[in-house]
Amino acid sequence: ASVPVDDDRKDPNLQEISFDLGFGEENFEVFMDPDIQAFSQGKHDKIVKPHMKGHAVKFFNMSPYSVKLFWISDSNEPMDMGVCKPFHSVGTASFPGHNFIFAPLDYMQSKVVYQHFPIDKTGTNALYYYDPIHVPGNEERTKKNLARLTLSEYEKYNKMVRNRKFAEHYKKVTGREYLTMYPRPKPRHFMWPADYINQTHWVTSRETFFKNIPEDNLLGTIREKPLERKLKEDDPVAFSDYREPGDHLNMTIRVVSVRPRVYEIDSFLSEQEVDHIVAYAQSANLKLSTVGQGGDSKKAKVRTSYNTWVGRETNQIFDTVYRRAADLLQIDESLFRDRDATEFPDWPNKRSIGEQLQLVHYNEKQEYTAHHDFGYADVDNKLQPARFATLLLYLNDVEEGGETSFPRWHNGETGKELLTKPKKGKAALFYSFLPDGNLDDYSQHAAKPVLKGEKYLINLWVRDPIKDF
Ligand SMILES: O=C(O)CCC(=O)C(=O)O
Ligand SMILES: [Fe+2]
Repeated sequence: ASVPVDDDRKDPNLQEISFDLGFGEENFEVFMDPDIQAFSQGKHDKIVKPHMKGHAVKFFNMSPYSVKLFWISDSNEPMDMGVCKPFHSVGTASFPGHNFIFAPLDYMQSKVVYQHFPIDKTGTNALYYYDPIHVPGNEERTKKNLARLTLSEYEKYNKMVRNRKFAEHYKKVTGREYLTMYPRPKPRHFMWPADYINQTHWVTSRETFFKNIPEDNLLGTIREKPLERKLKEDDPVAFSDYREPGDHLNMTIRVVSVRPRVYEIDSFLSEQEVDHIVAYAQSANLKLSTVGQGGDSKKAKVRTSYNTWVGRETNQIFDTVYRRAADLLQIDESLFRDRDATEFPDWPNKRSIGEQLQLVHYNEKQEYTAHHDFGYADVDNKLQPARFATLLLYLNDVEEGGETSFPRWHNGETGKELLTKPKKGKAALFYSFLPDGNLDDYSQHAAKPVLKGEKYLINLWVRDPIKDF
C-alpha cells in the first residue's frame, strides 16, 4: 500500500506566487488557508477565535556576535533560554504580553540589554529581529557596518535579510508568519488531505492485527539486512498464523480538524498488540521524562510523566507497528529504517526518518502543557529538517481526563479546545508542517491532566525530509 514519495496528489490550496525581494525574480508555492465555508461544508462562514492565545515566537540574531535570550518573567526575573549564535535564531512558545531580551553573554553581571522584545499584545507577530547592522534612515552607517563584516558574515547576514523579506511577503499573501528558513522545500512526505471536518479516508495495510503474540523466543530481535526486510507483494507477512485471518487490514482515517490537520484512526492496534507493548513498557526502565531543551532548571515543569524509547528492531510486534504506520501515512516502509545504497538512492541520507517509539506513562494529575512537536532546524541547514507528523497511539482507556488537546484549532462553533479521547488501540495523527513547507503554529497541543486512572501512550515522530541527528 505504499506509494511513490514524489506524489502528484498536490494540495489544491497550494498557489504559485512570483516576487522580487531584491535577489531577482523568484517563484514559490504558498499554502492558502482553507475557507471556513468549504471546510464546515456550508455550516459556518466565520471562524470563532480560539480562546488559547499562546503561539510560537522566533528571535533572529542578525549580528556577528553570540547573544543570550532571556525570558523576563512577570516577577521581573530573567530566565536563561540559551545562547543564540551569530546569524542564527531561536524559537520557543510564548504568550502575548510576554517579554524577552537579547543580551550579551555576561548579562547577569553587566545587565546590558541589546534589544527588548515585548511580544505583541494582539498575538499576530511571531518573528522578532535584532539587527544592529541596518541603521534605519542612515545609509552611510549601514554601509559602514556592512563593510566591517567578513565575506562569510556578509553572506549570512544577507540570508537573514532575504528570509525576513520573504517572511513579510509570505505574511501579506497568507496572513501567517513564516516559521522556518526560506527557501525551505515543501515536505517530501505525503500529507492526507483535510478538506472538511468528518471527511474520511480509507487505507489498507497487509500488516493485519496480531490475535496471539508469539512466544518471546520466537519473536526475537530483527536482524535482517535492509533489502531482506522488503516485502514483495506476494511475500507472506511475518507470523501470519498468529494474525487475524485475511490479507488486509482496513483503516479509516477521520478528519477531526482541518486547521491544524488532525485525524483519528479508531482502531490501529489490536488488544493483544497493545497488551504486549504495555507489558514491554512496564518491564523496561521507565525513566523520569525530561523535555530536552536545556535552558534553566528553574523553569516550570511542563511535563510530569515518565517515558522510555523502544526501537523498531526490538521484535516483530514493534516492526509491525512501523510497517502499519508506514501504510497509514503512505510513506515507504524502508524510510522508517536504515537503508542500503539501492533504496532511495537520491535521498539526502540513509537513516530512518522515524524516531524510536516513545512510550509515555502518566499517573493521576500528570500532564504535558501546550507545546509544538516540530523544533527549529539550524538556519544553515538547507533542508530545514524537523518533526513532520506525530502519530499518537493510545494504549488504554483513561477513566477521566488525559485527552490530547488542540487548543488552537479553527472552526465555526467554538473557541474551546479540541479534545481527542484516549481509547485502547486508537490512534491520532497530526502534522506539524503545512503543505508549503512552513511549520504549522496551530499544531500546538497538550496532554490534559489525567483526572482519574492512568494513561499509556506512544509517540511516533516522523521527520521531513530526514532525521539529521
Ligand atoms: O499524551 C498526549 O496525548 C500527547 C503527548 C505529546 O504531545 C508529546 O509527548 O509530545
Ligand atoms: Fe507533543
